[in-house]
Amino acid sequence: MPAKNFHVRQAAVSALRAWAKGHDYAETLIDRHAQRRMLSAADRGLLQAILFGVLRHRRLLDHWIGKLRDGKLDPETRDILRVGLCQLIILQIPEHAAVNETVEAGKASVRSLINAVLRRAVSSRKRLLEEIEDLPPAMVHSHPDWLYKRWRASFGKNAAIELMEWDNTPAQVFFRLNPLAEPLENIPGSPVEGAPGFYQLSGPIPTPLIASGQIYIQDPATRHAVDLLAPKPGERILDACAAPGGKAFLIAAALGSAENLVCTDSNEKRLPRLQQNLERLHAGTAETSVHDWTKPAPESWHGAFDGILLDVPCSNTGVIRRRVDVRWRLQAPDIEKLVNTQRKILENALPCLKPGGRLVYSTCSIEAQENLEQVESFLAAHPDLKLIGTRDALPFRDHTDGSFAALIQ
Ligand SMILES: C[S@@+](CC[C@H](N)C(=O)[O-])C[C@H]1O[C@@H](n2cnc3c(N)ncnc32)[C@H](O)[C@@H]1O
Repeated sequence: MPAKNFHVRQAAVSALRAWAKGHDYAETLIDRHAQRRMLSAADRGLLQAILFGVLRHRRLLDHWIGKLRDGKLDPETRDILRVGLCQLIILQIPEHAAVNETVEAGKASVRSLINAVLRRAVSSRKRLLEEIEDLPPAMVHSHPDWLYKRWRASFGKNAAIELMEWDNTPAQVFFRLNPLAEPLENIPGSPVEGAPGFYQLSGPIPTPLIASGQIYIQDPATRHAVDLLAPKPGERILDACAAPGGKAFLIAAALGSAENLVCTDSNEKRLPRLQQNLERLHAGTAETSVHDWTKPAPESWHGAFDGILLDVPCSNTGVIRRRVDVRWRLQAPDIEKLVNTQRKILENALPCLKPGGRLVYSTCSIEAQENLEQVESFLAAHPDLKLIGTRDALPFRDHTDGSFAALIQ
């Protein structure tokens, strides 16, 4: 008889095979494969733990596979072994479940090989863990060498290692009470110090409270950009890279509604979800428009806004613990390309400010090139602009997601 939970392992292997094609985010694949196999909530949780675990520790898992088996492996067998080793060594799932159910996820022709490697892993587990001390930090914490070297140069060795450890720690869930909804009697979490309105969730995700818009899931680091912009009722605000609308909602809450908010995004498909999010959160509807800000703004927007938020596309290096794909998808030259795109967005948005208006530039990156250096270079080209202030969050210092925001007037 097949082991009870082998379909979760099969789902993990199929999701990993699909991930390797490079088109989908890990979260999307979890949803799709959990639905396809009609997994229960508990099994979906296990699928997520395995998939995130494999993606977070991929480099170390491959090192262990190399220690436990000589010779080439086809990509599917390698993924099955990654799934097995992740359960045995990283997630510490009991051996009988981890081995038997993973073996059954493989085709008949590779089951004996998988069984042999996983049994060897069980007997060598202690030694494999002890040997970690002698491995280079980027391998121990499964990050690409270029990223580790970049962070070591920017923040020093200890901080770079702490950063990689942080990226491998499953993220806590935070939420914000919706100031536009009825106050809640029983708040399902504990307040976050220094971030009014934000709570750390205790217990399971309160789906009904999310569906009714009384709370919404958001990391405290996201508040910095909108705090700096400080939108006031009656002002007309542009959120230029707005989808899916997390910050658009914070702006609408500060304005009292989304009535005077214009939300644009270059990705047409993402705007309907933004509108749904605003409505669910009792903010009404914003004016939305598809616009690529690497191109000049329409004349009708020139001089039209009291405040502009540019929450630009970035490398996402501040949110790698949530976006497990990023470290493997991002390549060193991408940062330079992003910096160029961000600069074009800044230049094209600037004429849309009213005289004396405020512009906030923000990222969820921790790379100086995309943050302060970008802003300084922009200001150098526009001596009439003034940097009023910046806020940044670094995971190893602030214990939140990494982010950066600058207020320019
Ligand atoms: C960091 S996300 C924005 C997150 C959003 N502000 C929030 O809080 O939910 C960046 C957004 O910029 C959009 N984007 C990327 N390039 C763009 C461009 N050239 N012009 C306008 N939007 C762009 C992406 O589609 C994405 O939705």
